[in-house]
Amino acid sequence: MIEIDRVTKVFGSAADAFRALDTVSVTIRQNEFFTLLGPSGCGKTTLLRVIAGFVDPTEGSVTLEGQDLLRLAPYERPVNTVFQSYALFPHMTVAQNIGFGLEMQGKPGEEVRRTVGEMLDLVRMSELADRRTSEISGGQQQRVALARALAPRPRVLLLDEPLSALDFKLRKDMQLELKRLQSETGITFVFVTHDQEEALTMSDRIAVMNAGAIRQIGSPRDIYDHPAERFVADFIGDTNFLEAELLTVEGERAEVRLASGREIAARAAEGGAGQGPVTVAVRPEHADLAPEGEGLLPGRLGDVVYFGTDTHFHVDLDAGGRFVVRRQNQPDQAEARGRGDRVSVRFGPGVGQVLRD
Ligand SMILES: Nc1ncnc2c1ncn2[C@@H]1O[C@H](COP(=O)(O)OP(=O)(O)OP(=O)(O)O)[C@@H](O)[C@H]1O
Repeated sequence: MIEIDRVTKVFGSAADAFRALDTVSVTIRQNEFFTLLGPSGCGKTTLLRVIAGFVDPTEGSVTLEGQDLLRLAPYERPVNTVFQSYALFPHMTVAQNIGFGLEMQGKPGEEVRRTVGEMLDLVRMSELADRRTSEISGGQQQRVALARALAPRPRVLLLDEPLSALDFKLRKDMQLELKRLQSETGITFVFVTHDQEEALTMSDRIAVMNAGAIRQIGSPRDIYDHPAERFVADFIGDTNFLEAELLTVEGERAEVRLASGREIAARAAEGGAGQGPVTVAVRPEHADLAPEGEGLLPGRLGDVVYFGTDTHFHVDLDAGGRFVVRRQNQPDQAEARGRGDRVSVRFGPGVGQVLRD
């Protein structure tokens, strides 16, 4: 639906030029909840602003269903933005805020009233329609901002960290709410966040960005289970990195030799190299502890940290480095192992992901 093709944005002039986006290409599908995820300063907001029309790219093209978006002024684009700072009018009521854009467009009064009513229902704010927005909570303001952006029925809704001002509990509720709104309206959502958990729980697909470039695009499960490179594996979730020797690659299947000397099947990175030293990533919850002599990586147990839902076992590997195993807790389960015990780390064939770098 949205085709972003080799978009580059350079801010400043020759002497202090800064490349905020570097040949970024991505296709966003219709009705998709698409998330741009990355650390602060990686270019997420700039890319969103290119789609909205607030930033002109230095090079590249952006089309929406084949139409050249770059030739259209921001207000001519079938796109609306929800900002982090809701930007509501405090002296107006909830209903007036939601209807404001429609009135500016010159829509007839009856149509404005009907749409505002539908939007109030959609965001579950009908009871507060006549309150001023200065007299409602942060979460409620967020709903009004969403309703106002959805009211003109844009083809695409751009959301720039819209939940970051909310407290933890409210943010969790609004994550589900946003997901519901997206599937009920069928509008394509492009969502910007630096919060990996938010991205994993809400998105159909995620583009992970770093330093002005997209490093990997995939479903949350793809990105989490099969990170292609160290940056992605490190940025999303917790990961153990193991030095290994790549022996063979056949399609997605790789054979690697671990530092302990054991040879195991791992998953190859797309476009990965042939042979030689590589890094293998293993998620802490994808590994387990085995008695000494049985697993893949022998070592000695260090810290054992209880987190309520799970326990983290820190293993100092004989081959060097530390490996964290995470195990989900069961009620009243006593932990037999303790610091200093000899153990071994084990994980199944194909669990280790060979990284591209
Ligand atoms: N108008 C501008 N002039 C110069 N540099 C800019 C401008 N806008 C953004 N930048 C720079 O471009 C880089 C990317 O900024 P952007 O706002 O896209 O990052 P971001 O990934 O959204 O980060 P955050 O999560 O902190 O908002 C940053 O280093 C920023 O300082």
